[in-house]
Amino acid sequence: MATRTVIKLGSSTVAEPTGHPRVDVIARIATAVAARRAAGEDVVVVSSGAIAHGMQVMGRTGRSSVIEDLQAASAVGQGKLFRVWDEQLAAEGVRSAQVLLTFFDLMARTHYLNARATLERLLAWGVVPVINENDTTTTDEISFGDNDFLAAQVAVLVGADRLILLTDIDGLYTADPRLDPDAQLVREVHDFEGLSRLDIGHSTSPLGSGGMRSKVVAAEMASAAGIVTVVANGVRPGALDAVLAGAEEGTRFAPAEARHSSFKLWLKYAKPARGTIVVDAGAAKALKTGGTSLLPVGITDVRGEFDAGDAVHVAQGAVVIGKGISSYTAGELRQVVGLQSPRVREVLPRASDEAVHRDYFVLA
Ligand SMILES: Nc1ncnc2c1ncn2[C@@H]1O[C@H](COP(=O)(O)OP(=O)(O)O)[C@@H](O)[C@H]1O
Ligand SMILES: N[C@@H](CCC(=O)OP(=O)(O)O)C(=O)O
Repeated sequence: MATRTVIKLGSSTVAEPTGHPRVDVIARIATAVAARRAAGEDVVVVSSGAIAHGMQVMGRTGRSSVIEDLQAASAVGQGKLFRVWDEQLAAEGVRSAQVLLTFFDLMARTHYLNARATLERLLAWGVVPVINENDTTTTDEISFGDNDFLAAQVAVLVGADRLILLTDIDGLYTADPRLDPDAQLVREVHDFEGLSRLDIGHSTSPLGSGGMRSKVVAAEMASAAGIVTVVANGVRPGALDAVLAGAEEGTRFAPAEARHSSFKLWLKYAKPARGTIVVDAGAAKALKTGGTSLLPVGITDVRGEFDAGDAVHVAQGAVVIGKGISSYTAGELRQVVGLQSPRVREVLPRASDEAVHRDYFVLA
């Protein structure tokens, strides 16, 4: 029996193609959430749809790719969308709370702990958090990129044992059924590497943003944290109830045995690298087998432009061995390539000893 479930609804589940909230879908989810709460289960909802609804309110159709439009539309749509959630959950006797998170909230340790403590308190109060990304203040660099990632991060954050990603399709298919009529539904995934045989596209429903690809990556992150993920149809009545009852429905991604920290999962799967730090053989070995931090002395080249706080690939020659968060800008790092730490301090007195700290590094 699951004790804590995160249910994520994609834009195409929450909103009609016009951007209007699907009140019937939200009402059905609210009924299911109330039933789970009554059975003693904690439920967290992650709801997309703010941008889609905001665009509709503003009389704009189609999905703009202009970031200012998306952020402003989210600001218009979010409050109105949450109101629908609040009303539908209240009609089932369930209190709800709007929680808007940014990537920084989960990346900075103190914010992460605060977000976790707040969600724990809400759950202890019997309140259902309805979470979305705080789109108005995010930029490419500090965005989850997709609510599937956000939902997986939230599942890790609250220690969920189940993540349900509801979309407009029955689950993961061997190819995008919109493009390939012979595509078959995949019932169970144990081995993420085996998925490379499938045609899992970035193509989305008209309102979605990450496609099935981002759901699979989110499932892989959750799986690595020991959480079961089910991708199922959120529009078809009965599908969610079947998933909640543990019946065969949608695509189930089994949890992995070994667990990794949420931050490292996010870094590995979600954060795009903006440049590359090339290291010598000694540094590569230390990173691969010693779990050490990367110091400027082990660096031989810096490629691309990035800021401190950006993710970078770490490579030995042409082979990427891992990904980490750089403590330096690319320009600063170029000034200290190959230097011992005392020399680094002379050149850049305020810089940290580590170019990439071990806590912010994952092997490829
Ligand atoms: N192998 C696949 N199996 C299922 N769907 C796929 C696949 N490849 C691409 N897709 C597309 O992914 C879409 C769902 O992703 P998306 O629109 O981002 O959903 P949401 O808005 O629910 O997050 C489906 O409608 C489908 O067109
Ligand atoms: N925060 C955005 C979510 C965008 C997004 O990830 O959408 P989806 O791929 O449909 O889950 C919104 O509310 O519109």
